[in-house]
Amino acid sequence: MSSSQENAPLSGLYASSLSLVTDLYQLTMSYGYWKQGLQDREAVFHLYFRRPPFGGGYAVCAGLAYAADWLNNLRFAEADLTYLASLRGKNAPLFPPEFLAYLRDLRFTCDVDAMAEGTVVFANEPLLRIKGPLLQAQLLETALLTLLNFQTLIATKAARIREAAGDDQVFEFGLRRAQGFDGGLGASRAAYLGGADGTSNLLAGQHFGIPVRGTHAHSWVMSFEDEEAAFEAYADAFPDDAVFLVDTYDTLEGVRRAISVARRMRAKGHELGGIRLDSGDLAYLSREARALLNEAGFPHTRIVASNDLDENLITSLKQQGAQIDTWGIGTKLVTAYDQPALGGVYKLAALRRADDSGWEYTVKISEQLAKTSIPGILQVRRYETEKGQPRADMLYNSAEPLPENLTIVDPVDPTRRRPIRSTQYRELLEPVFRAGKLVAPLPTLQESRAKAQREIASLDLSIRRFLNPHVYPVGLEESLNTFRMNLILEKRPQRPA
Ligand SMILES: Nc1ncnc2c1ncn2[C@@H]1O[C@H](COP(=O)(O)OP(=O)(O)OP(=O)(O)O)[C@@H](O)[C@H]1O
Ligand SMILES: O=P(O)(O)OC[C@H]1O[C@H](OP(=O)(O)OP(=O)(O)O)[C@H](O)[C@@H]1O
Ligand SMILES: O=C(O)c1cccnc1
Repeated sequence: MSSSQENAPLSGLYASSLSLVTDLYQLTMSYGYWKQGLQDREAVFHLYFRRPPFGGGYAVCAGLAYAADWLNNLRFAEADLTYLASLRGKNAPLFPPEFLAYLRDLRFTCDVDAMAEGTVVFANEPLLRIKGPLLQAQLLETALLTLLNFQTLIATKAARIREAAGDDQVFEFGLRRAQGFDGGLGASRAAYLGGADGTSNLLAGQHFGIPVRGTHAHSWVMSFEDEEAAFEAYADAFPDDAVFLVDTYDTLEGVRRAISVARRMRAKGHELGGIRLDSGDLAYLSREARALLNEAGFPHTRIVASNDLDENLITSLKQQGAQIDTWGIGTKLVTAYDQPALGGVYKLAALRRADDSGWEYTVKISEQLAKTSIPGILQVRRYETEKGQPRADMLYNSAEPLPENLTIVDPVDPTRRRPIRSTQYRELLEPVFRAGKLVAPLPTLQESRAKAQREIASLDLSIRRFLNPHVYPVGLEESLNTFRMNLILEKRPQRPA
């Protein structure tokens, strides 16, 4: 598909052909559509999740820049086609040469509407809406899910860690524990978007302009005769940027040695930046370390803590009066340890009628209403107070007229309804691609990060809390709900009792 590098939001990180980052069935379905002459039938898909991750009340939308980069550079290269040509079924090649020739010439021509990165998003709301030829729109499913699921998951985890850390510094230290190079790079990006202040990951610094930060490892201390010599040597290399890891042998002894070196640094006109604690009782040790540093005249030397931390431990440590002002978070952030996948899905919601007389809406039925998809060409409207605090979100079919009096209906429990009184709202899905072309440059990562901070700050605390958060009201506009219910009744077999 077409390549327009000058517009690539991630400066062509995905510039080389990555059209095979998909599941085989996307290609077999594509061939099937092509064989039936259905490839150009217009279709609409939505990408959404059914439950916010980590038992939380919201998620932070992320991954659009990656998706846009991938879409912008999408094409089937000769090597991809050669590989596809090599695939065989039981009796014949899976894909005939005529279809591969079609793929060679295929150009991405879909419309994409999406929530901006950093938008706070709730269950059942499309993060992305794809409208375009059925074959293309289907083909995008796997890669879009891969990109948005992971980015949104990690950005949300980072937002929770940021919530727990308050105004403290948060650095992401997870590369070594990440799911491979690409997992590490993507996690650093999403963590920053969600609220981390920096990363130890240099590749993420280079690619995304994320501030890079770091201290030193235990091996540094272990490779010197003694701890004090190690600190001296580190201060010699970085007299104005040193943070000493003090727990290699005995943490409080380590703090005392750091202070001795800090005094000598000060005599030469330099200040010790901080110390890092990486084991033991971080509440107790940080309080003791703070007292030692303060008594010695180093009240501004920061205390960094690391060691399998997450938002719950940070909250607990703060409750225990920990004197930690910088948090280094690795494993639990970059692997989304307590919920390793978001579970976002990509569902067909509308097809252009064969006679071009309008839309035929589609629904995937499930035993549970929560898992039954939502038909239509959806838009998400966020109603807000005058101060910009979100009140309720309405999903509606943008292809049908809206009634004058609006009521939203809970998609999972249709007996729960709310009339809409507010007149102030934002439409969350914004045009990103039209006919396969980016409509405008996407926001920078820094802008998306700032947006996430603003959006989270505007949420009621009851939705932000970790334990049993309040469920933010998201409803289907009443006529959409009625339509969906009728469609379910029409499609579901009515078995006699
Ligand atoms: N005051 C505290 N309250 C709750 N959890 C804490 C506290 N201090 C540290 N932890 C956490 O407890 C977990 C285990 O820490 P622990 O000190 O037992 O192991 P460790 O420091 O990794 O072990 P070692 O001292 O052998 O390196 C870590 O996730 C750490 O962040
Ligand atoms: O605990 P995490 O949240 O995953 O944060 C990253 C961890 O990676 C480092 O440990 P490691 O033992 O790998 O190396 P070190 O010698 O530098 O401590 C660091 O000291 C942290 O403990
Ligand atoms: O710079 C650090 O302190 C650091 C980097 C990676 C992992 N853990 C710690």
